[in-house]
Amino acid sequence: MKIFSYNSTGSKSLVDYDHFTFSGGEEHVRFNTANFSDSIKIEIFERLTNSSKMVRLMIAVDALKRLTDESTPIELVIPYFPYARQDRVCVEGEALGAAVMASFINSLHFSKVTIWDAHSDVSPALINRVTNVEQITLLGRCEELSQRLAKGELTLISPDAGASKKTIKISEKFDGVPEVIQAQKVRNLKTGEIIKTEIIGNVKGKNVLIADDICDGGRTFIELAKVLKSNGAAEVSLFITHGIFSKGLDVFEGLIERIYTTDSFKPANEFKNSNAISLQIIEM
Ligand SMILES: O=P(O)(O)OC[C@H]1O[C@@H](O)[C@H](O)[C@@H]1O
Repeated sequence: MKIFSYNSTGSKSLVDYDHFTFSGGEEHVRFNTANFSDSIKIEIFERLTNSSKMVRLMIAVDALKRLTDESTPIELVIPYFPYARQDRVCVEGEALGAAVMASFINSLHFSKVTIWDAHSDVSPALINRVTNVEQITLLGRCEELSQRLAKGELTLISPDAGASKKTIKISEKFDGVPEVIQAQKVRNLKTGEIIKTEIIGNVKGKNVLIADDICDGGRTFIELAKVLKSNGAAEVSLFITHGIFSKGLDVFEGLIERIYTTDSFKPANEFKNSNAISLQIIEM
């Protein structure tokens, strides 16, 4: 978690603070009062990727509110919004994780919350005072990808219905130059297993770019890349905002040649490289 303090001249400084986890598992955070004497705004940046970080955030916000004037705005930047994929109750007996997480964030009363490339419209609708930085904006920060798309070197593949609107937006940003081909995946709602993947269009001899919000274990993209390759696609690239890659990159060997992602889920030095795949991390 990084904390920034803004002063009246508009300058921003990184605030140093003490934190540790007690041996019993409880979180501790302590700020130095002097760091906030001229603070007019506070910004918290966190990759909110596990439960301890959520508790640490709560504790930090409470400490900050006790230290600063009530009117001092506290803004939160959480590029990866956790539980966003649990945006509907698929099977009776499950929780609506996205709503649980949104009410946790709302309970901390931030003056602004920034997230990146929300999984669906559900999280932005549930979080108060939220700004969702769109995938197309993040893509614009990768010059190589932008140039390849502008030159029409890549055909865009939308991996499922959920990604369709966003993929069309990418094509429109480049004046409709990149062709868009829709893919469909069918999941077993109980197990999450992908039963079928198909593409609607011709990819023979084309260099394709699959664009999506999250790559977790990668099953979606492995199955899709198999179908693309067997339909004659030349080079397969993947552009993912939130690169979790919980099963590493080697699982894509022979199927995906290039991966582009941001550092929203983990910092660049925590990615494990694969010799067979070119990985480009768009650092924000
Ligand atoms: O197939 P893995 O990588 O596990 O999961 C990622 C996919 O699952 C969806 O929620 C994401 O939008 C993406 O399409």
